[in-house]
Amino acid sequence: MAGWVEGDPGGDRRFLDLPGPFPLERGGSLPGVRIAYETWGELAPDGGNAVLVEHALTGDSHVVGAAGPGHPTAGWWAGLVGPGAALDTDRFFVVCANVLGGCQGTTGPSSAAPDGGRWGSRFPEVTVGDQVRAEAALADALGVERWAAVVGGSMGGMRALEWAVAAPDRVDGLFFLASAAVASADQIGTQTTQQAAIRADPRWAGGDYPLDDPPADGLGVARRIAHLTYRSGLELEARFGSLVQDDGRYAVASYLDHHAGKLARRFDAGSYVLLTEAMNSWDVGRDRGGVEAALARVTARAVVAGVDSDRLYPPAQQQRVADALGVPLRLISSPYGHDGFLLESDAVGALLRELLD
Ligand SMILES: N[C@@H](CCO)C(=O)O
Repeated sequence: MAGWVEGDPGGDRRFLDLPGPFPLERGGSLPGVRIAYETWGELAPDGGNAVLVEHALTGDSHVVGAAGPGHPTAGWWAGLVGPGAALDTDRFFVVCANVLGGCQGTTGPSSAAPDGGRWGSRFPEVTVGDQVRAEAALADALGVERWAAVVGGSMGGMRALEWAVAAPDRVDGLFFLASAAVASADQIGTQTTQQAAIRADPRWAGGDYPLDDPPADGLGVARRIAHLTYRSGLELEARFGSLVQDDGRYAVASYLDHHAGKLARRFDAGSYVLLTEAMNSWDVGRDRGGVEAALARVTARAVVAGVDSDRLYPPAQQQRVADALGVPLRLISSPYGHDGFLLESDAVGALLRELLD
């Protein structure tokens, strides 16, 4: 299986270099952090029209636009950002940054360490709180004092919620989609199993593999496991049933093989382990007196939404957040399971417009 390569450093991305040390919640620090980000639209003179979009686990700063240099995939929320779109770039200044620990331009395990070698296993553990503090430095650099909205689904929803709790004076609107306030046993179980698959690949080499010979097989198994949690059993049954293809593979296995290969070509295994660990340790209530006490700090207008067929982030998890924030849970009806947050763009767009209009 071909190995992962980071996109060309060019493309539409820009970079912010934060001088170190950048202290980390779990101890230690990074000697400096590079943040890759993209923007669309113009910041208003009063700075009141900025919207931060938070990507999910294997996403990146490329919310909209074609694949190309610096972007291994086309925009993951195409149709939701642009002139006249829900995130109307004639009105809003839209920002999206690759997450701390990621592999599309922001500092992560595949980046060069100060000694010139790759960080690899030496990269320290990061939390969702650390990731949001890096984004706060980006907001400062962009001149954004307050976000009109912070918007995110899945892992992106965690960062959106952390923003609204950690910096309520900087977040006027919160869009929390298909996510949770604290990791569940089910999520930690599937994510640690995915990590085990990567670590079981002999190429993992304790996290210090050469980038041109990565543990692509282990990452592929991790993606197969993950992808099953991203889709609904009913959808898979309707699409594939027990069909065996001409090549002898079950159609569903062939579909998972395809997604495994695609991810292994576009994503770094070290980032995958690090980011799933940040999701495992996610608890908005840690050191804040619990989830409900933490959510009581939120002052933003909020839209809280979920997907009715999501078996990974079931609606009860969003209901807990909605109840704590005193807003109704908005359920998107979709056969696609968790991936409904990426695929149901009409329904997501309508809810975004509700928040922003
Ligand atoms: N398909 C999404 C699901 C995770 O929320 C991703 O790969 O990031």
